[in-house]
Amino acid sequence: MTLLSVETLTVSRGGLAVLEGLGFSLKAGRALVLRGPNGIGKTTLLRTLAGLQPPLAGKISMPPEAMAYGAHADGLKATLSVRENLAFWAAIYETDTVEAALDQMNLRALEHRAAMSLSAGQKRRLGLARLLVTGRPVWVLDEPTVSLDAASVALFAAAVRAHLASGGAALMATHIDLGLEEAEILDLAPFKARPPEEGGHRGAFDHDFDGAFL
Ligand SMILES: Nc1ncnc2c1ncn2[C@@H]1O[C@H](COP(=O)(O)OP(=O)(O)OP(=O)(O)O)[C@@H](O)[C@H]1O
Repeated sequence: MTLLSVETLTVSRGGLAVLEGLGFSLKAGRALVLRGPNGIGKTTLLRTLAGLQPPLAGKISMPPEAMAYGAHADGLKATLSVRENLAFWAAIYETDTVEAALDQMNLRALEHRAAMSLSAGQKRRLGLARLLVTGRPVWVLDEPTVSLDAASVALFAAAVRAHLASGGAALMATHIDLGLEEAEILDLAPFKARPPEEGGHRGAFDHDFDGAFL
């Protein structure tokens, strides 16, 4: 079953097209890793898929309420504990997977600590644990392993693998190899947009709201 499909998509940032003519699809059980140098447009593409900015052209198809988006920011509730943060999201998404998420991202020992007191890597683990409580099938993740040590990267890779095995899918921008043999790579270089002086598109100005999580 196809969970996400993208046809002839053009995305823009700051009023300029950055990627054009993109097409790909993501089936249940599959992971797709976006590759490309800094500035090619990985974040712009993910923000567009998450609905934070409109595409310049093309079509995005996805079942309703299928996506969980993890941005650069962890978007935690600073004064709530680790457990309370997860319970908050579980209430929003009407799931009951807080205990499993605490275990999967190795957060048990930290469950009563306020989010603001966590280290950067611990905050990121909590940010990723939120994905697990959404119960949503399509994970769209921007540099999910930033700040994680090797053991935590392995935990995250295991969580992705379990998500795929249970019928989910994942689209990720990451510069590191997660060791997911089932992941495909999408090289964005061929889709780099031409500059306006060479006939490339101009888009509307977009503001810089970076919703941490949807
Ligand atoms: N708020 C903004 N206003 C104008 N231009 C922007 C803005 N944010 C990003 N850009 C530009 O849009 C282009 C695409 O940026 P984007 O963040 O999508 O790249 P990226 O592939 O995610 O890069 P990285 O690997 O460094 O995270 C870059 O040329 C960048 O300079």
